[in-house]
Amino acid sequence: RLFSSASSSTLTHGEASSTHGDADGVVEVNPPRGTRDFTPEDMRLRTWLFDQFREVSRIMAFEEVDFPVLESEALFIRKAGEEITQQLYNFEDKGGRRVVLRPEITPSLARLVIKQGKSVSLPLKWFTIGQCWRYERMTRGRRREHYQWNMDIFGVPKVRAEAELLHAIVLLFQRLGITSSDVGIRVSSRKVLQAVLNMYFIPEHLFTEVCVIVDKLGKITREEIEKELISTGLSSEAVQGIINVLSLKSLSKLEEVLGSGVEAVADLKKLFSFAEQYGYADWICFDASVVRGLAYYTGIVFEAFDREGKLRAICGGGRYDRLLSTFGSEDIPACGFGFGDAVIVELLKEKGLLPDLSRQIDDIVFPLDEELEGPASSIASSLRKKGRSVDLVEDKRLKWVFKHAERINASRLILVGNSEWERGMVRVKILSTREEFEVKAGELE
Ligand SMILES: Nc1ccc(Br)nc1
Repeated sequence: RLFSSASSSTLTHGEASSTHGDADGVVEVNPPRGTRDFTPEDMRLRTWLFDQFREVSRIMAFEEVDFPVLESEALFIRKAGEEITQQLYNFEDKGGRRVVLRPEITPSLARLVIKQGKSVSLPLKWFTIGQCWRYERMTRGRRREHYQWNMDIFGVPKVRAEAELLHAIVLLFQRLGITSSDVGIRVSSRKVLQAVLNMYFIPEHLFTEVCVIVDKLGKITREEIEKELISTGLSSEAVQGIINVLSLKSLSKLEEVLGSGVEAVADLKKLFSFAEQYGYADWICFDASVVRGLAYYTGIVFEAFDREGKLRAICGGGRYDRLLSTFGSEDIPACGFGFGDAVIVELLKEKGLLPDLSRQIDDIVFPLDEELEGPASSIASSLRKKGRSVDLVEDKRLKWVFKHAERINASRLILVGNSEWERGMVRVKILSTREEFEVKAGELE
């Protein structure tokens, strides 16, 4: 054990031991600031949640991919002032390379699609579950890492792709027991904002910056938003126009303001009619204030929220048709979403939907005498070869073993005792029925 000897060593105070303990003898046992350990109980919940992510991905016919958590910093340098790029967990490695612990997954996906080039046939439907990082001043005490399930479709230019992604999200919520009265998904399109900027003849290069600012709607005051928009050079008339359109919650009103035949309205109408066909229309609603905070979105954007309004966005995503060209490659139409592992667990707790995930072991094998440890091992070995989970217990009193069997929900207790073993037998106790009988050791199933 790393630090027990340090605390029990005979060091004079202040003299660090040969192990990793410090002057007080014990190494810092907490993980780095903003990060988490996962105890076995934590891990059972995380594994259960990730299994739901994987099962939905399988049902949606997505293929799993993975990437290094460490990426080149260049993949994430963007000029639009997004929070995510201002909190890069970046550093220089021993080779002098600028690297980051990735803050998101999408740029890695884009990198791999570019790398695969012509060897992949479109459309691509890929998913991954990966840890993402940010370096935030701990003043806000927020976490610096989380796990994110990402689903992305490359090569489908039409809103059918977004409809597929929304279906995946709805399927996930349904698997967790969450209903459309618990959660909604706000849907809009960045083309709404594009159309408004065009109405005020605002130059194209301001589009991304304006998106990042208006994404703060609901997070900072309207006055602050107006101030930031003015500071980009927008007229106060344009600022009012933007804020008025973004407060719209009805597609028909949007059509009145933007005029019919606007691409944004056509896309959204199509998406909502798809939603009817999929049967998840009651989960989604149009809300022009949704722009999402990532610079590279170009079309439909969406985010899931708890209808009680207590939590941050549960997941979010959108279309990003021009990300690949920012990496110097030919563009491929793409859309995707990220679904974090934190808010969803808060929601499940709120709704009393956390599953009961206690341990379950098939067999406990316990030698009643020390000289029977050998036979007990061979019994454990043959049961494990048959795929049974076996906890081989030794150096314990029988009373402890029964308690332990309850704690780990063992199905059977297999006792190896002298009198039985002499006759080639072992004693089996079925813990649910208290039934007890002898079995030939070689015939144990
Ligand atoms: N992008 C990002 C990374 C890590 C956490 Br925690 N939240 C957001």
